Amino acid sequence: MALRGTAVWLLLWAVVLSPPSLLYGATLQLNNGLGQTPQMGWNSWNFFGCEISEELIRETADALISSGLADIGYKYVNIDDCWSSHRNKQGNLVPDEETFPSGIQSLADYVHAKGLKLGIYSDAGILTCERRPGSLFHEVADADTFASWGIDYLKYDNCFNLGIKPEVRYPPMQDALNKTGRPIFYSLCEWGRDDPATWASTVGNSWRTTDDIQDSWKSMVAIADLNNQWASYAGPGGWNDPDMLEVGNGGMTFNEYRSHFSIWCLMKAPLLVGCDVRNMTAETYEILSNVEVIAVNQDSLGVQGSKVSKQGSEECLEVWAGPLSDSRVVVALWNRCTEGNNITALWEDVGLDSNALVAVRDLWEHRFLPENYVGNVTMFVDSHDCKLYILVLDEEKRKHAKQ
Ligand SMILES: OC[C@H]1O[C@H](OC[C@H]2O[C@H](O[C@]3(CO)O[C@H](CO)[C@@H](O)[C@@H]3O)[C@H](O)[C@@H](O)[C@@H]2O)[C@H](O)[C@@H](O)[C@H]1O
Repeated sequence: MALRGTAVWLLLWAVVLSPPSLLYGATLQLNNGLGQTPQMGWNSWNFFGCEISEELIRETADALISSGLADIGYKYVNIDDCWSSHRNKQGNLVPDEETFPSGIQSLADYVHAKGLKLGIYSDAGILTCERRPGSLFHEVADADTFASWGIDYLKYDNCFNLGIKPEVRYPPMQDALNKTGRPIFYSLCEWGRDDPATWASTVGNSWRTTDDIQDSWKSMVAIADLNNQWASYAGPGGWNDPDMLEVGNGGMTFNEYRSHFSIWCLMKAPLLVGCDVRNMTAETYEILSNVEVIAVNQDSLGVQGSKVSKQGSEECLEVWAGPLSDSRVVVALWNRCTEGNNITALWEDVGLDSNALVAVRDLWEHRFLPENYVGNVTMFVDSHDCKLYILVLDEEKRKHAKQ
């Protein structure tokens, strides 16, 4: 009897002293093999919020195919918050019967038949931000449900989290997803609260570094700067996530959206379209479908580019740069000032030898500049616009490149 009492006390102490992730049995190892390049697709939240339905998801999948966006890499069709209503008697999540009457598995079948992938949303708290059931303490049941439906991607949010640290709440879902045996991209959305870049690469395939983006120049610029500080932590398998694209939602000009897309691609951010792809303007399509800019984002080297210099009296003329495969360098000349101006990229700032002779490919004009450059390149950039170039060192490579 005394022995049994001691054993009970020892067990209780072990429970009290163990980190909760160990109690959950998390392996702290990401082994899904996904995210070798940043994820590309569409997400319902930025434009539709809670106004979602199975028709919308099907029509969006159709539009991704018919527009050609799917062919150039936008494969994930991601349902955000508001798809679920409650847990059933067995404790499993139930899709909203009014908006998703056919269930999620039928949507997965639908998008898979088109060669696309289906993403879903839950929350590492007791409720989602829109007060649907959360997955905290239900990780295994919910991961099993998602896998049984054929889900390919989970965005995992941060509301109603009981004050438990993200480092404790996010690994159990990773472990549960791993155990399903289905490769499910794991997108952490803890809004950068606990500097996830420093710990999340062993947990998920991407991690939000900031609060939500808004469809405005001010928000987009602020978020780019916040995400920039974590550049060295990104790489194949795990990416900083400065939130989804606002391109096409109406709150910014063409130049501003072009800047947004250029910098997100240079920063190796997830490219999750956040507009209504069934009704895109030609301008929106032109930005989202620029395959040369997308190739920067999807480059096999997987290095996040960063801000390398600030110029002008207000320091709002910026150069961002990063290395690409085959010794190439991507350079953005980003004018954040209210007037057009010249911006100069110095070779020494972008990681090139100052004597290097360089061919310059303009990724928005789709042409090489007529001359080669040594030491620097200076270009006039309109207010709030962004030039995006690839610098090619080797003349031979240029001969083989697209003209
Ligand atoms: O419900 C789906 C969304 O859930 C997250 O966003 C939650 C809310 O985020 C914003 O609110 C605040 C303050 O601006 O930002 C923090 C998170 O970024 C949160 O603490 C604050 O409440 C938005 O203003 C609000 O509209 C969102 O509901 C998630 O980040 C989103 O991507 C959606 O998935």
